[in-house]
Amino acid sequence: MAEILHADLEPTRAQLVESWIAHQRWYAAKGSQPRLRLVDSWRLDDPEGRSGVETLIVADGSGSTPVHYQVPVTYRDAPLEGHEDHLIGTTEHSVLGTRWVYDGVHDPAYTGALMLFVTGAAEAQSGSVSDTPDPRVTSSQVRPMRPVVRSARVLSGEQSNTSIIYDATDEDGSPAPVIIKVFRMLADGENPDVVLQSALVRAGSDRVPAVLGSIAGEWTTGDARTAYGHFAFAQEFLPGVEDAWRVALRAAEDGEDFTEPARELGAATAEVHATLAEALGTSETTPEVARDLVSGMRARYAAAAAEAPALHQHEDAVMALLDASLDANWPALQRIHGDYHLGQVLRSPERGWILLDFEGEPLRPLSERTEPDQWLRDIAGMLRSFDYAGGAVEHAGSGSARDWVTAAQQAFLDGYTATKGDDPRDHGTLLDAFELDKAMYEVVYEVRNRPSWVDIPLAAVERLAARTHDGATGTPARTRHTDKTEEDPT
Ligand SMILES: Nc1ncnc2c1ncn2[C@@H]1O[C@H](COP(=O)(O)OP(=O)(O)O)[C@@H](O)[C@H]1O
Ligand SMILES: O=P(O)(O)O[C@H]1O[C@H](CO)[C@@H](O[C@H]2O[C@H](CO)[C@@H](O)[C@H](O)[C@H]2O)[C@H](O)[C@H]1O
Repeated sequence: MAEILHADLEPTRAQLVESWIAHQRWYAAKGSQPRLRLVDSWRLDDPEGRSGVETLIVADGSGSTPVHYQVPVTYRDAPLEGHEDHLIGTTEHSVLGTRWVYDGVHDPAYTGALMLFVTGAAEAQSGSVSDTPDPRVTSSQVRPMRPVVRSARVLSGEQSNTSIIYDATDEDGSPAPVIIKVFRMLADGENPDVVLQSALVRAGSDRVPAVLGSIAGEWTTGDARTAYGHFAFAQEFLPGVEDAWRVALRAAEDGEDFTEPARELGAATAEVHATLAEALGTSETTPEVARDLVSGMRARYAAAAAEAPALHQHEDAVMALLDASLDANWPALQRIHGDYHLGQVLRSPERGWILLDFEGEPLRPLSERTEPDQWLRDIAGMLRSFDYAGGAVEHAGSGSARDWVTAAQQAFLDGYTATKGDDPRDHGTLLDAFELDKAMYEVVYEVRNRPSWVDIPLAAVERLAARTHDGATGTPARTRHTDKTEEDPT
């Protein structure tokens, strides 16, 4: 239990984090000057009893609406050796003197405390009252487990959140590595990554890693309201596996046939869609819902064209495709992955393709990401990802990868069809509309995060637009179309 001394800090916690947050990969408002307010906090007990461990919730007012971030920090009375890169800063505590404040995800005091909390062996403590639990923040367990942690490290790479990998053993001493994803941007509502993967595991699916548990809770938003959402998610970690992006990219670079793995990926995708439909239900896509989905696509086009004016030249084709999609035969709605691409899938030598990160597109509001959606969106996402692998190879100047891309895409669709019994190519107009929509999202994502890659989705828009102009929606190999518009060309 922690004693909390009511004292002054100079600089304050918000000031310290404000000067650090802009350089973090997960800070969304890149390029703008952060304006942080500390709106809430809760604590954990350091298992060693030496450091302060606090999760700060800060509201960033640099944009038009405040964005909330979770920032776990540790307070130490001396520098932590070897952790110079993870020091947020130092502050003068009016009672205790100088405090060294670290990015908690890199500090064993926080990572140890987090594991105890998520597995149900500890509880959250109040951020403002000594020795008092904070009942607003709780953990829940799917697979009861008490891992013994040997060490922890942060996963490096381009990520929207921060994942901590634990080298751990189970009660019998067998290796049982764990990954805890700490959600950075907080939103009011349940996180689809937790909800969907937990539902899949409870339904007996092994297409996702086993789930240990999650942490969720309420926080005050700073404007006299409260919000409720997930803070962290713990799963089995599959060590030594590569993600499908790396596997596919290598194959594309070497011009190696990728049709068999792509077919298996299609089958795994169909299996997950079927389990999600069974576990969480389906509903009819009414004409109103279809209109809303297409309006969303129009809005995405407008937003993308505002950031990449080159898109304006395709406006007629984009609008023609979206108009045609309104008359199509829309499949039922269900929960889907939502941001499906090769980087979200792992290749396990024992289990085959394993799907990850069901959070949906990070640039989309949570209220949209928790709604049932069209499974064709996931299919379109993966088709775009094969195109990205080809685009990355072409970027590197290794010649055209178009044949590789088409072969992988068709094999993926074949694998999906064989398992699902519903061929995405039978929804050619809709599939093109969802591909175009994904490419619009990618244009915005690339402009903001990797401007030198923006030509990959721009080229895809051009191809889809040319196809629409030619009146040939659906790739040449997408031969069977039962979309209403295509059955009746008059
Ligand atoms: N359970 C796991 N086992 C092995 N690797 C994982 C696991 N979960 C995530 N990873 C690795 O971490 C990366 C990022 O995970 P992801 O869930 O996509 O995080 P983010 O939401 O931050 O993008 C994945 O691409 C994968 O390489
Ligand atoms: O994995 P995240 O949830 O952070 O997804 C975001 O970043 C992805 C890039 O890391 C981005 O994916 C785009 O680039 C991929 C290659 O790096 C490619 O395979 C995807 O098809 C393409 O969309 C994703 O869109 C974004 O939401």
